[in-house]
Amino acid sequence: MNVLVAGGAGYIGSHMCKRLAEAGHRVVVLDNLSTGHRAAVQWGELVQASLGDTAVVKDALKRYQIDAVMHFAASSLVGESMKDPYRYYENNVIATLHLLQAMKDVGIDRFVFSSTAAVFGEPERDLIDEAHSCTPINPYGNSKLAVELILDDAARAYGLKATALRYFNAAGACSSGVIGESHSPETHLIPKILRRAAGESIEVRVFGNDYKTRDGTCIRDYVHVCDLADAHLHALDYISAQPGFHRFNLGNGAGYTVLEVLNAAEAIIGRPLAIPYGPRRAGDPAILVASSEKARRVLGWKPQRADIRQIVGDAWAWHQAPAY
Ligand SMILES: NC(=O)c1ccc[n+]([C@@H]2O[C@H](COP(=O)([O-])OP(=O)(O)OC[C@H]3O[C@@H](n4cnc5c(N)ncnc54)[C@H](O)[C@@H]3O)[C@@H](O)[C@H]2O)c1
Ligand SMILES: O=c1ccn([C@@H]2O[C@H](COP(=O)(O)OP(=O)(O)O[C@H]3O[C@H](CO)[C@@H](O)[C@H](O)[C@H]3O)[C@@H](O)[C@H]2O)c(=O)[nH]1
Repeated sequence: MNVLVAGGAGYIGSHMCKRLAEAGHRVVVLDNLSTGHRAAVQWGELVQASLGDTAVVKDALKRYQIDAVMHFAASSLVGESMKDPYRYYENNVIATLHLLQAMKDVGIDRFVFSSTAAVFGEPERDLIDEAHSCTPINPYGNSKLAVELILDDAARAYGLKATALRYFNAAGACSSGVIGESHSPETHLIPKILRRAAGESIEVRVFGNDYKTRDGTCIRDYVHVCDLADAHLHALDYISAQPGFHRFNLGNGAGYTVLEVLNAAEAIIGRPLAIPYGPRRAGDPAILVASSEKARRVLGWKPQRADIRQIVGDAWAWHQAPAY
């Protein structure tokens, strides 16, 4: 297939491009490089434009005879979304609507969307499945849920074949070390720890050690970015055969505490990192773990890299000599 990867110069999108190319698909990246990297575009051409540049987007969809769109492009910092919600609705909802309209005008009907565990809000139970209520607690989660609602309507009205994949905590990097996670500022736990270990003067603290968990620190479901890419391939096959709008939660179904992640990093690096405790970060639920039973059963997805040591080890291979 010819697949347009919106946000393909970013962390998860670039891993998707690699996976698509390996699977024999032709990749075209649409990215405005606002948080992505030119050097991460190694599989297929880059169309440097924003989702809302409708003329350029339509031209690319037609010129490259695109069959399906995978949409990773977004603003995705929870704290920033609290301070500047308009920006989040603009970039995540309105820009996505422009992309969907361009696809409709050109006659493309397959769409795989990057959603997030943030659509659920405060978890009502430890294992979050697709039946869990969706009441986001920040504009970022609201903006992703808004797109899910649009996709549901579009599937009914226009016959869009779409899926929203709600990632839990994306982490790791492709084991070849040629692409990896590089955000500025970096807010995610694993890259922060590893950048500090690689010598950057970056302040890292364990956010809270008084949660009701096995060691007092928050539990998250870290899922390897290459396993996420695999899930997208399954989703693309699935929507090609099953019209409508489908939602899937993507995680390993098991969580690690912040201290367990830190211990894994210290074991891989081979020395203690002396990361101090700090106060809780506002808005962090104690435990967020996915039930991905539906993705396993319906899509046939089986994560291959669930062990935190592999996730952190692959990320470390990247952070020792990041190319960008
Ligand atoms: N990283 C995670 O743990 C995580 C978890 C859940 C969901 N997600 C979602 O996954 C997707 C990818 O996340 P990431 O960590 O790779 O982010 P990223 O910032 O690394 O990548 C996003 C890419 O989209 C591009 N982009 C942003 N707005 C654009 C626009 N209007 N037009 C064109 N390009 C634009 C950026 O330049 C960047 O290359 C996002 O939609 C995010 O919300 C990420
Ligand atoms: O310096 C740090 C950074 C993070 N943490 C903790 O580490 C865990 C993971 O935090 P982080 O890596 O920032 O990810 P999350 O805040 O859990 O958010 C990610 O995972 C969510 C789904 O679980 C997605 O919705 C978000 O888009 C994605 O950024 C949390 O318990 C944080 O409190 C620290 O203790 N110190």
